Amino acid sequence: MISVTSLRCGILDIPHLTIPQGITAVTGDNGAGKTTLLRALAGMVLPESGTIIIDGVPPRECEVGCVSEFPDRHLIFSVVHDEIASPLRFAYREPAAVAARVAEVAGRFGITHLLNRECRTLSGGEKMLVGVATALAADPVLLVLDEPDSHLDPETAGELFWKIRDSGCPHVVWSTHSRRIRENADQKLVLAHGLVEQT
Ligand SMILES: Nc1ncnc2c1ncn2[C@@H]1O[C@H](COP(=O)(O)OP(=O)(O)OP(=O)(O)O)[C@@H](O)[C@H]1O
Repeated sequence: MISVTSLRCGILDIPHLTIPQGITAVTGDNGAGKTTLLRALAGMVLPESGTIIIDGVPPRECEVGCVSEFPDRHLIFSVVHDEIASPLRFAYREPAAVAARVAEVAGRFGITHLLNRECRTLSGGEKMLVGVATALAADPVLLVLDEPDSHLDPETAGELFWKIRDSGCPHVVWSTHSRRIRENADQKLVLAHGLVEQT
């Protein structure tokens, strides 16, 4: 469970929020605070006050995978294989285990044929799939996705939803403008001017 208490972070003012495990769709108008919430949950920004606890620990003490709205910003390595391997290599996993896990996540997201490509040559949608595979490679407890579907055709976005659901990641917080993804999500959060409504 994700527990948010007395959170003040930029535009966000959330007295109390609990998010059970599953896929949580976050929607709201432009500027409502979706990205700010995702960044706070991921530990990328520290709140001015309040606490966030993810399955018993703060965000910066657990494995979190992030995919930003702009895929070019989160691809660091030249070649796709190295990009997906990076969180595992940073965690000093054995090379054989890294190779096996890269093959597994690439297969899951249908990007095995891209493994030897240079990231800069990929389409926006391909970059997004590589970003999701990279974010999930190290088995995060939380995956935050900032509008990944805005780069994907509806069919690929729909498939991505079920592949992420099957990944076993306990918490997925997904900012989206897609009605279909919102309808399929386990929980829905609607943000309006930094205030949150949960359904
Ligand atoms: N670093 C920052 N400094 C000052 N204001 C910020 C900063 N980051 C975000 N904001 C402001 O906080 C508000 C919420 O921004 P945020 O990016 O979280 O909204 P959003 O719901 O993700 O919007 P969009 O759908 O347009 O991407 C906006 O008014 C934005 O201008």
